[in-house]
Order: sequence, then structure tokens, then C-alpha cells
Amino acid sequence: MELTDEEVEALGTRGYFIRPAFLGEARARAARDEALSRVESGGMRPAGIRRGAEHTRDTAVRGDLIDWVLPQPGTPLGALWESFRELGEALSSGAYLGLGRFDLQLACYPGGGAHYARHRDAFPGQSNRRATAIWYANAGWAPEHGGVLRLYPEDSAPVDVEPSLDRLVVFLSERIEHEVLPAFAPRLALTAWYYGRDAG
Ligand SMILES: O=C(O)CCC(=O)C(=O)O
Ligand SMILES: [Fe+2]
Repeated sequence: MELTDEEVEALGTRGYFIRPAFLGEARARAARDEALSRVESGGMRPAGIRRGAEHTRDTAVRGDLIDWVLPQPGTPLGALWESFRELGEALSSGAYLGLGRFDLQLACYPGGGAHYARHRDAFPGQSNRRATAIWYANAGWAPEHGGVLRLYPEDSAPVDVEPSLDRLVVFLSERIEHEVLPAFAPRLALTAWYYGRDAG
């Protein structure tokens, strides 16, 4: 996998890029089906908003259910995990980000106005998260479903990203504030957080 010149340029100047189709229709639908059946099997847990002792649940800040996705060769989500691994390598070689390992999380906003308040994924000195990549798994997403990802680039107006099937958004974790606007239909996303190579 390689980044396009436009993607490298956008990441450097604006701090993010959007790729309209990451896996292609057939692989995207298979990954979506597997993600959906994991959600329906009931194993997801409410997301917390801080680490360690300060860990709390607060649906006024964050209303999603989450689970981690591990490498699982031979399954559609395993293939997606592999594509995220290749994306990390492409970000390192194409955009010189020096990325190492990543965590991959499945998140479901159940609808009913669930959202995630404006935040950054990393703060200088507190975390080694360098890049965030989010892949959306929502077939037939419509404007009335809400749930757009709103990015706040430092030097320009906010940018809204519809969470439609197979769309990928990549941004620099320390640089881009973002929020999930209230979702009125179940909203599935897989998010990879890439750590610096020097991270423990
Ligand atoms: O699902 C999204 O669009 C963003 C979720 C998010 O910001 C996060 O989990 O940190
Ligand atoms: Fe985030």
C-alpha cells in the first residue's frame, strides 16, 4: 500500500486526509458483516473516558460501545487489521511518521443521539499516539442519521466526514481536535491508533 502524493501533502499541511474507498466493495461488506455480528453478539462494553484510576463512564461525553480487534488471520476483520498494518507502514515510509505498533478498536454508537464530545486523541507528553486512522462500516448512511465526524483543522474551517461504508480518515493524533456529532442510527467504526516507534 502507498499513500498518494495528495494524501502526503494533505497530512503535512492540513493534518489529515480522507480516502473515499479503503478496501473495495466486497471486502468492505464482509468486514462490516463481521463487525455487525460482533456487536449483535453482545460482547461490547461502554467506553470509558480516561485511563487508570480516573477511568469513568459518562455518556454525556462519549456514548459508544467498544471492543478491541486483534490479528485474526482468515477473517474479514483480520484482513482489515492487515490493511491497517500496511497503512501504518505507508504512513511511515511515505509521510515519515516513524510509526510502530497500533491498537485497533471496534466502536458502535447505538443511535439515540450517542456522540463523542470534542477532544484530541493524544496530548504532547501524555501519550505516544501519533496517528489516528478511522474506517467506517455503515452501508446506506443518510444525512438524517447524523453521526458525522467533525474535524477541527488548526488553520481552517471545520470539516465534516460522513461515516459511510469503506471511507477512511487519517489524522495526526496530537494536532487535530474532532468530535462525533449525535448519531440517530447505529454507527460502526474501526479506529487504529498508531504509536511512535520509540513508544513502550
Ligand atoms: O468514530 C469516529 O469517527 C471518531 C471516534 C473518536 O474520536 C475516538 O474514538 O477517539
Ligand atoms: Fe478521537
